This record gives sequence, structure tokens and C-alpha cells, in this order.
Amino acid sequence: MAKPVSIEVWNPSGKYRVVSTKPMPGTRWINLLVQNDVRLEICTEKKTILSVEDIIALIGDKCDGVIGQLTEDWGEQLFSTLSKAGGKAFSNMAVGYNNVDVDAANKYGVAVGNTPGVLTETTAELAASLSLAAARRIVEADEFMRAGLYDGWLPHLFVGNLLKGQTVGVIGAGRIGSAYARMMVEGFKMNLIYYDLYQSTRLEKFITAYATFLKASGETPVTWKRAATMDEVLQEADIISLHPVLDKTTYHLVNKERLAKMKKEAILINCSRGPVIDEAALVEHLKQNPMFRVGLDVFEEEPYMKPGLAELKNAIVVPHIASASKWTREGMATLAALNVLGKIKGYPVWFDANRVEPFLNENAQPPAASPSIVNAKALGLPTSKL
Ligand SMILES: NC(=O)C1=CN([C@@H]2O[C@H](COP(=O)(O)OP(=O)(O)OC[C@H]3O[C@@H](n4cnc5c(N)ncnc54)[C@H](O)[C@@H]3O)[C@@H](O)[C@H]2O)C=CC1
Ligand SMILES: O=C(O)C(=O)CO
Repeated sequence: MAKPVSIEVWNPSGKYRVVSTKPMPGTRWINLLVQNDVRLEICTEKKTILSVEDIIALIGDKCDGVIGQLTEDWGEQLFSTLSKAGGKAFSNMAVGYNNVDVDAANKYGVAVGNTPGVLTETTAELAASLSLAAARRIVEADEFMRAGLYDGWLPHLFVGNLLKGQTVGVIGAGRIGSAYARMMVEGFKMNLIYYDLYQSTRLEKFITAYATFLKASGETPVTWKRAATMDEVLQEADIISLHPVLDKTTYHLVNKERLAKMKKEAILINCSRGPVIDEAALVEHLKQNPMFRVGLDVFEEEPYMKPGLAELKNAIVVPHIASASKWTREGMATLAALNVLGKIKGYPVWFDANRVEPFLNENAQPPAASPSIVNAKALGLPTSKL
């Protein structure tokens, strides 16, 4: 990073030094840190993705904690640097933490925070938006209109797919996958097939209750099925949305062979992580199957797309914006700041990282706890009894 480093400083005389590698939305996160005796330094460099060297420069000789971003490579080098500077806490401003080597953090005794829950609905809504946009060819139609090509209504113009009565497939029915499934089932009366390592009992109960309601109103009830294999989902579903974590088990989960198992006119949505799909194989599949459509929020080597993808009409691409609602982004910033603050202050870890609402209430002081520390067990951190 070119020196001098561009930094915005809040509360210069604060006892604890916390660095945020990016400006983040809202002011609540800043106020909470400042009120708790933190000198906050926010990196305001224009460069979008900071390198490891950049972040080492930011950490400096004394640093109690860092709030970082999913674009950064948090591994051995950064955790050892943070630890040498006296740091005990790092939080990603993201729920996904595949950019973090948690074993390295454990080695240096650094707590690793993430921001679950606050982005569930926002991310699911983007997945639903991409599903609709792909099914109804909205981006193609918009381009056609702007190009001045519309010269009157035609029976064949931009004919797409009706969702009602079709089957939606979800791979990874955790917080976001389940929220997306509920939106598609309740909103569009689709049937669900899902694959996850764990049963999603709450989701199943919700759909069963909705089916009972529909039946009682004389409508065709929706159905659900938990698939024994992922391939079952690929073969049966008309729209498939990917929502697993990215780890060794989900890298290239959707590859050439699996794409071939999907229906020729299926729609594939990815709002999880780019490497869950073999993107080069996807480009080939899209070329060979013009009726197959995708909606992608994430890419294998962000910020780049694999050659050919940008030219394909049957692909909708957006720049990793699934969690980009004002409320969610401000909430993510708050959770990330409180993860770091909680560890610095010696607070325990919140008892249920799936229920972080108390930290997001603007009208109340947040609980004296870190909302979500992923390596709490490994570090033997105490849990809040609240
Ligand atoms: N595009 C974006 O802006 C965003 C992306 N994400 C991504 O979405 C992911 C999921 O987030 P949440 O739903 O909050 O996490 P979660 O932990 O609630 O859900 C993940 C689910 O994936 C399942 N899973 C893990 N390995 C699997 C496998 N091999 N096959 C099938 N299922 C598997 C887990 O059992 C779990 O139910 C995050 O890890 C992150 O990478 C999250 C928020 C925004
Ligand atoms: O939270 C995440 O994992 C993201 O990808 C950004 O919201």
C-alpha cells in the first residue's frame, strides 16, 4: 500500500486500538466502539481489495482487534501479525468465512467473528429476484426495450417459465436456503425438494402447514421432499438455488457431470460462493443449452468472470450484492464491531448465534457479549448465560 496510508481516526485517545479495513455503512458501529474507549482507525484507501501486506501495515505494532472483509486473505501471516501486536479478535463483516484460516487463528488465540442472521432475508430475496428475473427473462427484455427493438406485442415475445406448480430445489437448507425455500413455496406455490447434511424440520413443518391451509381453501397443496442425494435435486427441480457454506466438501459441487443431470430448461441460482460451481464448465453448458439459465451473484475468481460468461444471454450476473440492503449492511457492521469489542472487553460469547436480534435493536444497549465467534469452542471461550 502506498504510504502514507489513508486513515480516518475516531476517538484518538481511546484505550483500545481497533482497525477496520474498510469504511462500513451506518454510524451505530462507530458509536458503540467509541463509547467503549476504542480508538477506531478506518482505512479509507481507494484500492478495493487490500493485500496481506496492506493489512500488515494497518495492524502496525499495537492493535487489539480488526474488522475485515471477505475479500481479504486471513491466514497464518495476518493472525501471527495481529497476535504480535497484542490483538485477540478479528471479525469478518460477512457470515461466510471461507477467506479465514480458523486453524491459524486458533494457533494464535485469536477469536474469529462472523455476522449470521442479519443477512438471511436480504440474501434470500436476491436469490428470489434472480430466480424471477431468469424465469421471466427480465434482463434480456430490458436490453431489448432500451435498444429500441420493441415494435409491438407478439405471442412469442420473451416467453418464459411459470413458477406455480413447478419444483424449486435448494442445496444447503440452512438459514438462507430455508428462507429462500419459504419465499418460493409460499410466494409462488412451488413444490420443494432440498438437500442438506441435516434435516430442516422447521422448513418441513412450515410447508406442511401451508399445504394444509391450501387444501382447506380448495387449492392444490404444495409438497416437500428431503432428497437423499444432491443428484435427486438436480434431476427433479426446475429451479435450483445453491446456499451451502464453501468448504472442501462443496468446492465445485456443481460440475460438468452434475450440470448434465439437470433439466435442459432448468434455472440455476448461486448466491453462496463462486467456487461452489465449476464456472468454466457452466459457461460450456450455457453455450450448449440455450434454454438453460443462470442467475449468479458470486464468481469463482472475483471480481473476474470466466471467459465467455459475459456474452451469454442466458446468464444474469450481478456483483456479489445479495446482502446489500441498508438495514442488513448496517447490521453486519454492528455485529462485526460487537464481535471484536466483546472479546476485547472480556465478555462471553452469545448463547445462540442464530438469534442476534438483541444486538441489532437501535433503541437498546447491546448485550455484554460477542454475537458470533466461530472458534469459541476451540478457544474455550465462555458462553453468555443471558
Ligand atoms: N452472496 C452473498 O452476498 C452472500 C453469501 N452468503 C453465503 O451463504 C452461505 C450460507 O449462509 P447461511 O445460510 O447463513 O449459513 P448456514 O450455516 O445457516 O447454512 C449453510 C447450510 O449448508 C449446509 N451444508 C454444508 N455442507 C453441505 C454440503 N456438502 N451439501 C449440502 N449442504 C451443505 C449446512 O448443513 C447448512 O445447513 C454463507 O456461508 C456464505 O458463503 C451469505 C450471505 C450473503
Ligand atoms: O456474508 C457473506 O458471506 C457475504 O457474502 C456478504 O454478505
